[in-house]
Amino acid sequence: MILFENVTKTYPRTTRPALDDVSLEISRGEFAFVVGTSGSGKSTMMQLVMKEQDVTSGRILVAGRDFDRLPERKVPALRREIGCVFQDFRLLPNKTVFQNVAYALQVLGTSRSRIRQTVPETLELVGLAGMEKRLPHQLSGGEQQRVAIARAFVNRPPVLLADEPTGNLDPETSLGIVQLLDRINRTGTTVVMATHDTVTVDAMRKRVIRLDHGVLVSDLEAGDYDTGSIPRVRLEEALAPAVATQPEVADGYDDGAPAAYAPSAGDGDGDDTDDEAASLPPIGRDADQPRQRGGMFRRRKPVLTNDR
Ligand SMILES: Nc1ncnc2c1ncn2[C@@H]1O[C@H](COP(=O)(O)OP(=O)(O)OP(=O)(O)O)[C@@H](O)[C@H]1O
Repeated sequence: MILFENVTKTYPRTTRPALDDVSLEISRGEFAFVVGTSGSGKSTMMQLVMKEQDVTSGRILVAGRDFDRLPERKVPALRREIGCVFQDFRLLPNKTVFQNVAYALQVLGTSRSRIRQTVPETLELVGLAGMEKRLPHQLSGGEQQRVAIARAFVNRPPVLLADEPTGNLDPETSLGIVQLLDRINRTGTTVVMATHDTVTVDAMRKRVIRLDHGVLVSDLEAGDYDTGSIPRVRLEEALAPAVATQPEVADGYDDGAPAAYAPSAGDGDGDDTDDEAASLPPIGRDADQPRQRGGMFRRRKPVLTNDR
């Protein structure tokens, strides 16, 4: 669904790359957090997926589209397949909740009858039934973010990107927002969320992709925010040895057993993940179940998570 191959992004008039040789794969139906300190490249990654920025080198495929071969005129169609949610909600202040969500369909040319049906359904899904006529300033921050999520999801995009969606919310509200994104993920939409939010990441036990100064330093199946106990394995180190010679490394869990990393076998055709669909686990799988495919790291033993 989302594939980065050796992606480097260096902004004009900067010397250091915002993303530095990043390779990863996020399969259809996955939920992945992207974490890292401020300036580590999270937003840059999101903007590259949206094609709001272009790579300096490397290759990106999203929803079956190879960005190297995507003409400018086809970028709007790509963006229709990617819903976006931001920290600052970005609602239209003079439009009601219903109008804000409906607007996303109107610009796509959706019929009025379809809008009348779909918008209430989506507002119900995000927990805002009965609030259709309110203006954004009459809502709490968490409610405003729910409107933004409804707007991003109302046309049922296959991918939903959320860039710091809980950055302006208190911890309890944040958890509700991430649980809503989880619910959306369970409908089959791939969700990628960039965040600093330790508490929600730890609570969700989802895939955690960590960036540090633009470098992908770890990619955990069902991790928590603080990955200090997990060995950092650079991609080239993980990809270099054959499976038979892979090293065993302590995994930081107190179970006496080592973890070993090996590269995903890949399907060898270098295209997007379509051929993988058949092998994907069912949507809504337990987060503690290891992924069978996807990602450039693959754990060879189930990930054990701490009891909380
Ligand atoms: N438009 C731009 N022009 C130049 N440099 C940029 C631009 N956007 C981001 N950068 C730089 O790229 C690096 C990565 O920034 P990015 O916004 O992707 O990080 P981030 O992890 O999302 O940070 P934050 O959590 O603070 O939003 C930073 O050093 C930043 O200064």
